[in-house]
Amino acid sequence: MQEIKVHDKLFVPWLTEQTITDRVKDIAADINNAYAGKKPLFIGILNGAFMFASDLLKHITIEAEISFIKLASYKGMKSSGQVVTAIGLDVDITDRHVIIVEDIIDTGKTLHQFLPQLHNQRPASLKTAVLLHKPEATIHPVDIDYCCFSIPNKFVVGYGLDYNGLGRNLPAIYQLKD
Ligand SMILES: O=P(O)(O)OC[C@H]1O[C@H](OP(=O)(O)OP(=O)(O)O)[C@H](O)[C@@H]1O
Ligand SMILES: Nc1nc2[nH]cnc2c(=O)[nH]1
Repeated sequence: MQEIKVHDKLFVPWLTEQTITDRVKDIAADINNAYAGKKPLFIGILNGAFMFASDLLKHITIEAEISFIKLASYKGMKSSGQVVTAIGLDVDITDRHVIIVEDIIDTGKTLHQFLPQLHNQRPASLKTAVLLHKPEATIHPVDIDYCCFSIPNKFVVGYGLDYNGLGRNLPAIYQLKD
């Protein structure tokens, strides 16, 4: 893999497509075991989680449903501090086993704000499946139940994650070059 340019910034390869695929399959197997007979409802957080949610669900072999919501707070490489619900939830989660599917937990602000709203709707259980976690950056605590990769506190693109709208279609993950 070679370094790439997105807008004005250079990014270096960080996680290959194969590495991601292998780990996503492992997480799917863990979920299949834990949720057998429970018909979980996956909720993907758009935009960033579209690719992770799609690949994860291909390896879910138990009965399951998926829906999406759209939350956004980032502008370029910085959190705006404001988490906006651009598209809300269209399913009743009361008494459902819910698994949130998120691409990245950075400061933790997005899920820290959003999870209590879901708890209020009294799901039977509420867990999180997260592709990337930046432990050094997380200042708002979030319980992560299924985590694919812990990564350093550097901006990343690819596999659903963008830099100012570009890079989401890359099948691998790249890290901002020093
Ligand atoms: O832990 P945090 O610091 O809150 O950051 C994580 C959030 O940032 C990204 O969303 P973004 O606002 O960039 O929207 P997007 O998913 O449409 O790219 C990502 O998809 C997470 O939802
Ligand atoms: N693309 C991208 N979006 C993010 N949102 C929060 N952290 C990140 C990151 O490192 N990269």
